[in-house]
Amino acid sequence: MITIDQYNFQGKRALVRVDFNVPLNSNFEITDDTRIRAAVPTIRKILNDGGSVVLMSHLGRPKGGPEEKYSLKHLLKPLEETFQLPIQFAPDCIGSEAVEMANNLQPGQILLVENLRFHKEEEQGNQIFAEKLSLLGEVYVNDAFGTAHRAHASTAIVADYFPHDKVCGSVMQAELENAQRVLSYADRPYTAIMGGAKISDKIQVIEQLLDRVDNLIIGGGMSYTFAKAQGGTIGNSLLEEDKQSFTLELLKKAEEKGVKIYLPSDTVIADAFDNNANTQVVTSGTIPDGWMGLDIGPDTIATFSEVVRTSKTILWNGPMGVFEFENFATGTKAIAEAVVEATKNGAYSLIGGGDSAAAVTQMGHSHDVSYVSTGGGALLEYMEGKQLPGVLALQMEETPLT
Ligand SMILES: Nc1ncnc2c1ncn2[C@@H]1O[C@H](COP(=O)(O)OP(=O)(O)OP(=O)(O)O)[C@@H](O)[C@H]1O
Ligand SMILES: O=C(O)[C@H](O)COP(=O)(O)O
Repeated sequence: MITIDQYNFQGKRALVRVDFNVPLNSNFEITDDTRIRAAVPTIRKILNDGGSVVLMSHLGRPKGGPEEKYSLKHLLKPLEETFQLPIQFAPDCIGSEAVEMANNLQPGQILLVENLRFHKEEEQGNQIFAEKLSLLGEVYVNDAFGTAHRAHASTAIVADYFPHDKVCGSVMQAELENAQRVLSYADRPYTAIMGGAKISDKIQVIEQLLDRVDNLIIGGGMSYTFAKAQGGTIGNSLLEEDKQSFTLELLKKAEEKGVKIYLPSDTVIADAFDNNANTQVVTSGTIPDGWMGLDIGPDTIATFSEVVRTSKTILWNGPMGVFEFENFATGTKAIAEAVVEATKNGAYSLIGGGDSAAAVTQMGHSHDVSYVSTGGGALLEYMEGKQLPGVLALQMEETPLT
């Protein structure tokens, strides 16, 4: 695989696949620019070498045609502020106008093209569409780790048109190196913290983790299905009815493999899904009707924090509660603080997943942990041991897989 430092972009027009799938508010303002900031080193390297840059990305999940709210033009101004440069915008990612604008780029200039997913062919991995995209550049750079688990035209297929000039961007490289750190050579004890809304999204990764970790902490919405399966009452808390038997099997497997599982012992419950709802703290599995669990309780925080603080490798995916509501962010904040403390004491900590990464960033801790991944699904699939199409496409035929 050719890394960004190994390639000289002087006089070259680079077609760069970035993951600018960033959250926007109703005024089309970016609410978390982590993915944009992450892509800066790759873009700067190309410009500093004397190359020009054509940026392509998806935003959201449009239905295969243009949708105003998913237009990449909303990112134009923030990008210009980031690079302190005027940036050109092509209203379609393929076609003669985009190709002409790309051909006219001078060294040091950037062109952003419209949302790739405004063409259904992008997600279909369509060859003809990929070929049209390939006309925009002389060298292909993939820096979109967050989308590397998709075999889409711009993330995988287009690479075929650049057999000798396909380059791994610096975000992609850093993500792979950091993921390897927990996949292949983790110091022990190794603790995985899984939270967030749904077990179903994370079943495979949780199963894989049982072969790797010493401790598995389960919090957030997914923990209530465990509590129910163990015979508890969970009121109106999140439940995945059909995943109850999985949770019991998982507990059995963990025991067989000698992995310690930590589930919440108490929980903060609310009488409505609202920041200002009435609250109580109850023992897990004793939630009355009409109430729902929205955060882990104080005893759980103490236990989880202690496990985290004494770990040497930490992988965290998914918040401990509905952290978007200030009154139910306590558990997530406490765990973030424990991860920071462990990191200060020499542990290696990798935070993955859009919401957990946002939680850590909002708390101002993004520099106090070892690495905050820009990937959600992509990181989880990599952790499951799957080959990511976006990474495979960058392999050169004659070099072994890294
Ligand atoms: N007890 C709970 N009840 C309801 N929702 C919860 C609860 N705990 C956490 N959540 C919600 O889970 C969501 C995050 O889950 P999610 O699985 O998407 O995590 P993530 O870190 O974004 O990972 P990924 O990006 O891989 O999906 C948040 O919106 C949060 O409010
Ligand atoms: O946000 C993400 O996880 C990536 O940008 C991929 O987006 P997708 O799940 O819509 O393919």
